[in-house]
Amino acid sequence: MDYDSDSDGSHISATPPRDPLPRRPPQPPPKPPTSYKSTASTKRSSHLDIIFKLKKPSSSKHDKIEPVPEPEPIQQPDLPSPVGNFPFQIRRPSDQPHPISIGRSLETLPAGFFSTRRASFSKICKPSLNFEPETSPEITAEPKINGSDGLGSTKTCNKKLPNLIRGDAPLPPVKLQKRSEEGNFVRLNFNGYKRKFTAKGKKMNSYSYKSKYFKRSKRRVKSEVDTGSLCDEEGLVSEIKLQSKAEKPSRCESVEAAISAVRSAVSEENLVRLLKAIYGYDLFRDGQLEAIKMILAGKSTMLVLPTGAGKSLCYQIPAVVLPGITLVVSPLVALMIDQLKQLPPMIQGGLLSSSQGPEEAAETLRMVQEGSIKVLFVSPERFLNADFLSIFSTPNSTPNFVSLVVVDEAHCVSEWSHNFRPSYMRLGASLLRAKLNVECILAMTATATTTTLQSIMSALEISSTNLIQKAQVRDNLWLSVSLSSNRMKDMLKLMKSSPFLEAQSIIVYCKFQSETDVISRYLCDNNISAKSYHSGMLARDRSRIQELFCANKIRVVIHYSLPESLEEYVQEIGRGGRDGRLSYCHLFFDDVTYYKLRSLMHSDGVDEFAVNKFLCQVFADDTSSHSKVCSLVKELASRKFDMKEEVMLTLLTHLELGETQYLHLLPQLNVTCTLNFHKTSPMLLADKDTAVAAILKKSEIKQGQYVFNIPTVANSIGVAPGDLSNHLQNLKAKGEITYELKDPAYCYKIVKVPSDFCSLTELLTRWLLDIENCKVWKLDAMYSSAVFAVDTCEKTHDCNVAQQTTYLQERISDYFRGDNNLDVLDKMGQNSPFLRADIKVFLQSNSNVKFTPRAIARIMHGIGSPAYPSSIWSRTHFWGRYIQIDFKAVMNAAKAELMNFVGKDAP
Ligand SMILES: Nc1ncnc2c1ncn2[C@@H]1O[C@H](COP(=O)(O)OP(=O)(O)OP(=O)(O)O)[C@@H](O)[C@H]1O
Repeated sequence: MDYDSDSDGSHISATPPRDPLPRRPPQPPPKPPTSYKSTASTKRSSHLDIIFKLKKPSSSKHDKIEPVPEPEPIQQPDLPSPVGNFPFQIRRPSDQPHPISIGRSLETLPAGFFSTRRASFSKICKPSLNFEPETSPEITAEPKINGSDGLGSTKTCNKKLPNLIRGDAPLPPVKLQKRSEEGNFVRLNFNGYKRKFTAKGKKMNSYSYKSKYFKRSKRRVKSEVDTGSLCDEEGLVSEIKLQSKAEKPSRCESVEAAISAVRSAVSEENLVRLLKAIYGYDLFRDGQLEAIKMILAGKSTMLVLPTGAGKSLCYQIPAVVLPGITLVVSPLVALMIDQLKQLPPMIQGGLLSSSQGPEEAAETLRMVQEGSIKVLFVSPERFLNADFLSIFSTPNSTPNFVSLVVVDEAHCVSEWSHNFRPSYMRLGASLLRAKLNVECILAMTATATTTTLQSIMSALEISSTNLIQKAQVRDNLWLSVSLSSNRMKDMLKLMKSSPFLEAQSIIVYCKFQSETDVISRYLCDNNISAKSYHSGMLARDRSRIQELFCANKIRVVIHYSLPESLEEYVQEIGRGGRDGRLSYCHLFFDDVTYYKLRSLMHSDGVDEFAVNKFLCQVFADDTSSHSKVCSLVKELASRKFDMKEEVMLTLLTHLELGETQYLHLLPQLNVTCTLNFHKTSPMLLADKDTAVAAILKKSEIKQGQYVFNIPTVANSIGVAPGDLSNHLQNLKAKGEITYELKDPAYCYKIVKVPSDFCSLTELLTRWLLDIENCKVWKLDAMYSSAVFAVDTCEKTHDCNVAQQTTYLQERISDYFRGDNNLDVLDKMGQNSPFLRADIKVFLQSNSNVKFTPRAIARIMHGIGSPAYPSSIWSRTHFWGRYIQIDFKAVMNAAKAELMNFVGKDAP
């Protein structure tokens, strides 16, 4: 391939020097996609968040971590309504179409409000701490939920715990809670600690870790107290104090008795009694009681509550009441671990994840089979595993039958959500019923538009009468927005002013990994202690920062970049104020970032041409025998079809779960095996071993090593790839061979070869295009909300944060309600006089490279793709040059120029 570079003539451009952003009036609002039929989409994989832990520059006495005495309940003054000016003045240049200026500031919080909560980040990061999940073989098992040994004695202190969040509550002022009332779930964990470790002498594996977590937590707290490295003096140290308090039995109730009462009558009174017994809470929050009652009545339920509103409790209570297992499906291992840790002590939990070793997984499964796990967290990918499913296809009399399936982050089921995951498509009600024999499904999310809700509920067969939906945003979050031409400076200014200055826990969301490092360095240079947190970091470092960041205590959320959708915005601000206390969320946005994101929304898109090539390859194998396993090496195929791996998986999943089943997807495997023989000669071994004989037949010999494809060899001897892998493992154990596996691949069996490739190609392409348009629309809706919030404020005399909060809350609620009248701006240019001429020059200077219109449009928009990576193509003069022109307009221009070009060159 001849790659473009500035030296090959591609610098000759028709374009004049780059200009600032085009001055265009707002375009009429585009309509969201209308043909929402089936379930699936592509997902952008590169969303990056950072967490900056911030500290005031001057080290005050509060920065020192010392053993802290048991906190006295401190009466927090009510927070005044922040109606003052922003600490900075941002005015949009007059030539821009949406004049913005918010010259207001947030009123200062009462002095000392945050002062007792200061922590030093450098201490948090002490290398002596190790918070990685680890195996603690000596840990004893906790009592079973309905055992007589522990439950009766499961006690909670009679403390009143906060119950602040009400979906229907009016706007702030929000009362601040007393310090002694926060972080309560951890206290409960500590209450449970002692009982759990003395209950039974059983060993537990590391992933069934209620007990393990407590042990770890206790060790952690101890070591942190020893080293003075607490994240939050108030938080953890007070937990230690509370532990000893809780050990003294006070007014407590037997959980077992409360469970029995609910089993005999699912009344509000009995459920509140159980709530109190397990969690110590006096009242259910909005939506909780309704959801729990519905589930206990055996009705599949759709639950939409804001982030941090207490959705977990809605499955935890049914889990203790229902006789069988509660299976919770979660999209991320980190989320599963987090939820497992947060289970109250009397609920025995476990998890199965791909990051576990086989022994750990086997141990968890053993516990599942004997019925000692009450809540099991699994990833949706687990549903590809036949062995896993077979465990649950048992009659309801066995201890491991499933009573309830919880689909957490249920928006991932829908391709019209901001975060669709193809593996979630597998969670259709029909499969859950057929394979798990389960009747009741609980789907939970914090962010779903009406369209998303419809697709979730139809996939999971949840009746429209069983929808429980509350406000999407908690009313303890104050929302503000500003347009900024220098975000770094403006953010610094914001952080150095009240109330941001006083907040010790601040999250700053960025869009790009590199941005997180640059900004954290900038803040550190300006005496604000900050750390970046992103997917490029070691998991160990990430989890350390995450644990210590103490999510419940976050008071400020700053968006340094525009989120891609209102769903993403709502999810991210939801990290703040999870303890119910007032938190501030400020969004900086700018047009340059908007254009960049707008381009990125097209990075998953594919064309008919690529879909057709993909289908031909998928069904290319000899299909005479449908029991054969086919494979598609992810990296190779991704480059070949210029398609992201996630998009290929989306297509494969659709081919399995769409209207017609064309294939059956199997778990992914490393399919290329490189093998060496050691003891016996290959020929001799082949005489006694049919697998070895097949390997010799199907291998290529490279530098004396046998290289073969696992499914090909397995097919040739009529065994499953997994069985062949086990056989190789045995030969290795005997010292006969050594081998290495590589090339992760999608594996599948063909069920039916499509009779009409063209119509199937067309159908799939149209579907993917709808998804692409939907993403673009979501970004435009987010951008427009920010612009309008600023405009609204500008038009209002003496604008304040409360007004922006109200505007954004209304806008968010209109968006999620699926209001068709939602005004959405489209700032994109539709043409440029130089576009065609530039494409022509580009094609001439890369005449020996094959392009599709989409590939050219991506380069002109500065987006890399598997076949045209940015590492190579960003060198071209045209890279990102037309970012302000609508992607489709660039594609159309590219198509026209390609036709000209090919026409001219055609013989
Ligand atoms: N009835 C209640 N009274 C007081 N606190 C509660 C109540 N229900 C839940 N909480 C607390 O609220 C906090 C948030 O709950 P939870 O983590 O379940 O929220 P969530 O809705 O699942 O959030 P997310 O969407 O981010 O996962 C927890 O600390 C939990 O203990």
